[in-house]
Amino acid sequence: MDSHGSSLDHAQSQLSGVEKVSCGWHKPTHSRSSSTASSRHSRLNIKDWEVMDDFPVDLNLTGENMQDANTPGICEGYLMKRRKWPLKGWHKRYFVVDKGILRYSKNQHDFSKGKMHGALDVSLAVMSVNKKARHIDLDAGDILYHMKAKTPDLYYIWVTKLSAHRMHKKNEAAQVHNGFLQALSQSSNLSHKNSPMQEMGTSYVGEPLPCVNPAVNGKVSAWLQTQEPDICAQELTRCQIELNELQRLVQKLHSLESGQMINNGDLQRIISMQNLLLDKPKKKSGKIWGHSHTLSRAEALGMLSSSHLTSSAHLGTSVPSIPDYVSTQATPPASTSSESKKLHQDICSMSLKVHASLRTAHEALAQERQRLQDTWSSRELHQTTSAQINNLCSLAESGSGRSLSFHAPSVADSGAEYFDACDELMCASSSEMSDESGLSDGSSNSEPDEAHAMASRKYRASLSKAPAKLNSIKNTGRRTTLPAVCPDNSHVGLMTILYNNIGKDLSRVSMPAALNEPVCLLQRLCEELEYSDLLDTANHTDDPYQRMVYIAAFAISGYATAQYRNRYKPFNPVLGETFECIREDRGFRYISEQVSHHPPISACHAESNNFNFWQDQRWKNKFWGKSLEIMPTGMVNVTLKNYGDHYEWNKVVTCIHNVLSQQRYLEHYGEVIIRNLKSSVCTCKITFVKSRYWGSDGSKNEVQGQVLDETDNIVHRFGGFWHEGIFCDTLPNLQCIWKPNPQPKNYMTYYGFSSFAMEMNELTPDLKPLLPPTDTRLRPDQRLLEEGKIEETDKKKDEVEEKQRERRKILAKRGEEHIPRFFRKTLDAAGKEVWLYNGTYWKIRDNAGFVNVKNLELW
Ligand SMILES: CC(C)CCC[C@@H](C)[C@H]1CC[C@H]2[C@@H]3CC=C4C[C@@H](O)CC[C@]4(C)[C@H]3CC[C@]12C
Repeated sequence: MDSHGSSLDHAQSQLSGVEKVSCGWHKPTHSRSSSTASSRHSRLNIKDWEVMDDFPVDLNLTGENMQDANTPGICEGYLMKRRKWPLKGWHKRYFVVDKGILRYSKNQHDFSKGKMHGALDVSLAVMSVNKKARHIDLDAGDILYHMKAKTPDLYYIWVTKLSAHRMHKKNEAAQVHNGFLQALSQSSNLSHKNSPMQEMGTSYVGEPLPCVNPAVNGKVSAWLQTQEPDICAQELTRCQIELNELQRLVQKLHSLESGQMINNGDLQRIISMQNLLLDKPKKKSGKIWGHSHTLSRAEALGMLSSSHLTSSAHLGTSVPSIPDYVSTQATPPASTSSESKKLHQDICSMSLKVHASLRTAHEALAQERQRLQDTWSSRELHQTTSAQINNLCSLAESGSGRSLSFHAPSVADSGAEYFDACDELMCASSSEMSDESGLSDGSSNSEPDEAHAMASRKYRASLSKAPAKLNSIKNTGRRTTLPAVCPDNSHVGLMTILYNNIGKDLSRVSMPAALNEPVCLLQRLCEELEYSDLLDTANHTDDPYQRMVYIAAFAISGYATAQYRNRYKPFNPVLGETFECIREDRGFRYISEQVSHHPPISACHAESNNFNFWQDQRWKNKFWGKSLEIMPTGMVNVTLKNYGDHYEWNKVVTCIHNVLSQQRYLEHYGEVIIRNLKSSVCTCKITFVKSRYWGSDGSKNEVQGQVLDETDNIVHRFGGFWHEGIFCDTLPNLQCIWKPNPQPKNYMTYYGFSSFAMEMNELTPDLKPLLPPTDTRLRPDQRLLEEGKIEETDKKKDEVEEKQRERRKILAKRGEEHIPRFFRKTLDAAGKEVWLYNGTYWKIRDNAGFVNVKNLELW
């Protein structure tokens, strides 16, 4: 992962801190990497940033003395918070950190009413601070907060408090882990001294693992390190947010003094929720409200959305069919202030119990999951079942009333952002840096945009009915699978690599081949042409607006493959490496070349009777501690032969969430603007919608777009999902514009490749003599990986990389610069540096052939 290596250096700096014993904060061994910091804090000095070290975990704390061990107090007050992407600037928000959870509201009043804008578990976040600018950043993977204190004193207080909460919560988590490991060790008589965690020199739990069966121990420790802190704790955070909602509703209930109208359905829901939430009946002495059922119900009432509660009629009369005891218990008495006070107290104490039981449930689930993890031996089972489990989870969540407080993320989310944005505007002047980050900060208080939600449901339903294109099933005469299945790299874990390379510049650390897939970035860019038929269609569509719809669908289709491709990374091409792809069946030929090494730039060009396609891509990376954002800077270009159109568009941000763990997933977000440089008749705007919560919603990967005329009127509207397809409901006949091809059989055992990707690196005997020796297909390490020879790949990869370094040294000695062979650097109309195909590749190939010309020797 050369290109991302420097970013990962940042993670290393936190990790190195695990070994240190400290209770304050100090400069990490390595400061924030320049690639990260320079782009992220463009106007702030990188050197002023510090990554807060992870705190040592003291395992001598037992359950009891844990309580005594200075549970940090609540800290609350106003801080400036950077506004959510895409808005710029800062606004004042009221923050409270309590028991390791940082929550915020618009103001203190909202907070006291339980009206939360967001919450984050500080123990799971990477915390970076800038004393000079009084900035505090918390990155929890999915959620990212940028905060700023008004005064140095406030800054000091917050940093200290947040740190204390982080440490305390981590201690708590470590205790659970430790207890679990101890339980495991007790159940095993086998002794094993060198557990993987010990070998790493540091262990998450701070002391050597107990003696356990080595296989189990290895799996457990790897899992505890890489997975549990992410997902389970995210779940816990969600529970916490739900409890906020509960609290808010409880308060509302409380304020409803004497009368409420609750209908039959509500009561049933209350009862079933009571069953779901409280496994054991709670003992409670009591008068009218002291009955255990009543208390449970009171708690469950809090889970109802406010729309279920009105203050008009009396319950008793509206629910004649409900069993008497329920009815009587639920009928609010004429309230006296002491009674309502009592009710309030009961509700509060019950809320605490709900919290405790959810917490216990979570711990039990975590352990259960561990057992499952151990028994999962088949990779395929693992992969396919994860998706199913996600679905089940979302069903279970909605069944248990979660949906009451969590709206399915959709464009409604942007509504949340505007909600957040329209008050207390403090942007412009106070804006110190632009918020380029597309990361959501997890607010959940927006009302769903029902119209939008309906539209996306409609798109999805229409898409599911649309048949897949036939050409995907057509026999191309090419291979349909790879020679060997992909290696299991779940054990590799970037964490381990980071541990083993503390102190080194990670961009120079060669990553194990098991992390690679047998295609390189030049081939990965070619994969963007999988749905080139959309360009063919565009070239035969007279209406310019409709034409634009097809171009837009093509721009979106290039992202589809990402759905299954987050476990492996493509090879980084060496400087001068090339890749050609001739597809008679699709009517195009493609050539690409690695034209620069620092920064890495891949240029490509494809031509057909219908279109030309070219782009040069380079990326900026931002590493946020848990997630890595890839920001492509080059433009994509397409010209259509029949109409002389020249379309140009930008690419969106791709974010690898949870990059260090097996819970990694990709998300694309941002806006794409497609312009036709030859005509201003229409433009197109596509929004890749950010998802708010991982795995629990149906609107993940959502895309929406509009084709606009010269005066910005919407001519066409389309939407869908970048992994499922695009539907346009403004074309003469409602139409599915594009749908991804079905994945080949057993694709998960073949790197998640599509059929098109499987074909990418195929080397047939008749093709071999026609290729230049620089073609990726001839790259030996990649070939070895494709054949499943992982150890040999590692060795060969080192050799290829070493050879590249030597070539560079020789050039530097001679004072020469590498000159790309098939692309030339030039400036576009906007004065930006671009790489254009120089026409020589196909000339040589079609005439003299590469055997008759001088070629670079790359490996
Ligand atoms: C540690 C490893 C195994 C994590 C996996 C990293 C993978 C998911 C990363 C590494 C390089 C990344 C690619 C780099 C560049 C681009 C071009 C951009 O226009 C679209 C996204 C795309 C195609 C990225 C997709 C995600 C990617 C393939």
